[in-house]
Amino acid sequence: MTASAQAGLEPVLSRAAVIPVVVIDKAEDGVPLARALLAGGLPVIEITLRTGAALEAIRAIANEVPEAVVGAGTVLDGALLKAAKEAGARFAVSPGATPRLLDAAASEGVPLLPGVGTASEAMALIERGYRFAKFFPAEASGGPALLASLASPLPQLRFCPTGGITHDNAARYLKLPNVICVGGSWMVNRARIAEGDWASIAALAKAAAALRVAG
Ligand SMILES: O=C[C@H](O)COP(=O)(O)O
Ligand SMILES: CC(=O)C(=O)O
Repeated sequence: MTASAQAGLEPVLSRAAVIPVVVIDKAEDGVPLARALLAGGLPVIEITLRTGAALEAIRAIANEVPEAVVGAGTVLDGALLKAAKEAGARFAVSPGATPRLLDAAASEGVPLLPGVGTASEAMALIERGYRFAKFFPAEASGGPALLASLASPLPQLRFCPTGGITHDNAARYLKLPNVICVGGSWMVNRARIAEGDWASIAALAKAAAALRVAG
């Protein structure tokens, strides 16, 4: 049982309809980006550990934008989980769920949202006491139809579908009983971040934040 691996995660996933999934090239963009997302109504932000700037951006957001809830994505192993926690990440996300990562998450003390794409993978998480999973890559793995099919046999697990979600298809996921939020990069386009186009990012965030209400 690894309930501690997800302690405190439910309020984070419930905060907003959408978690922006960010690839960041310059650490100094982290704080203005977080402020733009917050202004648009998206307080929960996943900074993927795919770039050299990511950990520093997480540290800066954690220190300078305390109203935001910053987490680390692309956490592939225990070392990255530890580094994310030390940088101030309040949650961690992974595209998959290896036994070694899950073992590390049981003791690291930062809640983990691991990825699954099939019923067997979901069952493996349930065996370890998990209640929340990322459904990744959502569109390529079967989309809302697959998730809807899992809701009846596996009601214990709720999902944050990510991968191929857009402003136009997000509502089809958000209306499912086993979806707690969705993740996506459509409001945090890499080029817009590089340009510092915070106004556009805030406007896209605002539209995304309204998705749950709009259904
Ligand atoms: O790698 C994918 C991220 O999790 C977000 O996916 P996306 O860019 O399709 O929204
Ligand atoms: C894709 C994904 O789940 C991640 O980068 O964390």
